[in-house]
Amino acid sequence: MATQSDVLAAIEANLQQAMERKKPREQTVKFELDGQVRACCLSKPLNYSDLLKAIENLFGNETLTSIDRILCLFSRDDALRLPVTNDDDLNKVIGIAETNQATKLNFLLIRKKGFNPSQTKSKANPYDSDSISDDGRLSEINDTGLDSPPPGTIATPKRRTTKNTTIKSSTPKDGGIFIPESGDDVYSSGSSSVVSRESSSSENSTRRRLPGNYIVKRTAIGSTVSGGSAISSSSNSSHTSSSSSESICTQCSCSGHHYKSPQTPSNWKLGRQLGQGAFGKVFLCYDVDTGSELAIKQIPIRGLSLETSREVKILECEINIYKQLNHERIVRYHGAVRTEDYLQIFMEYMTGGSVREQILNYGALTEQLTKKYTRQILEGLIYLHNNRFIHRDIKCANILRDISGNIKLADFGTSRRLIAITNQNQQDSGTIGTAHWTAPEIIQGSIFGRKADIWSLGCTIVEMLTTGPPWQNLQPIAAIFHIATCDKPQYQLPENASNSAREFIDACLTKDYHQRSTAEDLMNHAFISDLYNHNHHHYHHEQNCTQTPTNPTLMSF
Ligand SMILES: Nc1ncnc2c1ncn2[C@@H]1O[C@H](COP(=O)(O)OP(=O)(O)OP(=O)(O)O)[C@@H](O)[C@H]1O
Repeated sequence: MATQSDVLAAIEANLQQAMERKKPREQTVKFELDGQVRACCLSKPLNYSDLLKAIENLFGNETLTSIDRILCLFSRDDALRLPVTNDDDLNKVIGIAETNQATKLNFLLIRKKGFNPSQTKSKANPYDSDSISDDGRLSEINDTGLDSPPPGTIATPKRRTTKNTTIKSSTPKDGGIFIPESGDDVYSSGSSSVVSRESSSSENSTRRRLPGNYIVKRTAIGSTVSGGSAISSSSNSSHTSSSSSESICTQCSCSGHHYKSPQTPSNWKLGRQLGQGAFGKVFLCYDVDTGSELAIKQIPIRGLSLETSREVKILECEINIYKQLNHERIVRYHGAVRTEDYLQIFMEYMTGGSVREQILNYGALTEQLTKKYTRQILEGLIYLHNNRFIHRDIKCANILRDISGNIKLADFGTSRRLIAITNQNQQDSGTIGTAHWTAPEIIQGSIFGRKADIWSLGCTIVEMLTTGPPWQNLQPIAAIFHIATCDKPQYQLPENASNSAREFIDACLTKDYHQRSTAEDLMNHAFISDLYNHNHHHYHHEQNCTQTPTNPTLMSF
């Protein structure tokens, strides 16, 4: 007679078999190349050479010779993308997809620099845009006039190049840093729910409530900016222009007399280079009219595709809106201007450079300084979050210092659109440098909100105390895999790190975003409130005057 454990073992074996039978034998893969999206099903187990063969089958035999990179897109808003170069990379992205129960793998194919898509005749496929919905099912084609789609095509409404997109119809790609007014912490990145309640009542206009009670009316940005404006070209050494930014801004109804925001310089000289990031170079900029010094980020934009040019115009317009964000912990934008060669973003000049550079020059920060910076980052985040914005790129490279050692949040709101803009004509994708700071829910791709900034803050504190974020020894793709699959991120704090620092970091790096603290919660945490209560005088004093360091360290330069 069978014992109870035999019966249990038999049930378990049957279950196992049933599970195996239920597992799909095929993997849906979707590729995007030059705005064309095609998909197919490949047999499992998938390997890298299958992927390459599929690309040739879908786009034509010579396609591979013109491809520079294959990037796997992890989040639905495409903000997170990692290169796949071999079987190992592919296994990792498959692992992440399985963990997140994703039904398909999405790849973006980047052409080699200087490649002109009109040179190749890609395999004809009249169903490039719409045929399989996001859940993998076939869907109707509305605008091709064709009766039924062939297999191997996929719906990507958000990548359509031909339609003018208004802010309302845009996905978070157009406004992912904007939080719905409901105050919900999260929203689906795949829906159009990113617009505020106000905007959802109108097809063509979006009203944003901005700090200082200024209401900005945005009229259908997609069409507004495509209306164009006088684009001035500047030499690299000086520039005099009535410039496009103000005219675009006027068209957006976001400039003029309704609010106070800094003027975009119209008569300025380029100074020395301050640094270089993934998207372009940053220079000092002397405003001839006001005598003030600003920083200017120049992003190369020559030779972009139509869709990417549209992204540039929208970013230019957005920055002219962000000018209104005004807080002592936010690096102020002074506007943006397009020339034939560059998108130029004017910003407040921060004399101290980034905290990343500080760490590279002087090593890990002390816990006391980390506390001060953390508190100041939180002040900036509370301001942004209360105004329904998400920064989405918090890391030491985006924290800039002023002359007295206080910090401000920089690169607010630009990173994801810059990734889209620089995909084509830039060697390195910015997101690769952001992977280690990315929250697990962003990797899962269905949800993101204010709490994603809190996760990145936790990684940034680890970076300040140890010189690198969690999983710092791993390549970006492996780091993404571990963030998505492990319960706790891996890092080693200095032995003398306080318990309150450890608890604070744990509160930020809580995997379940429902359980993760908000910026306001963290402001009351002992790690921070300790600084406020015991060093209150010191904290404010520091902001206003220069102190002689009590423990000077001799540095060799
Ligand atoms: N407003 C500013 N004032 C002074 N220096 C700046 C300013 N903005 C940027 N920099 C300098 O330029 C460097 C490059 O900045 P940039 O924002 O292009 O890249 P990043 O933030 O370092 O990296 P990534 O491109 O990956 O975000 C910074 O490290 C800093 O030294």
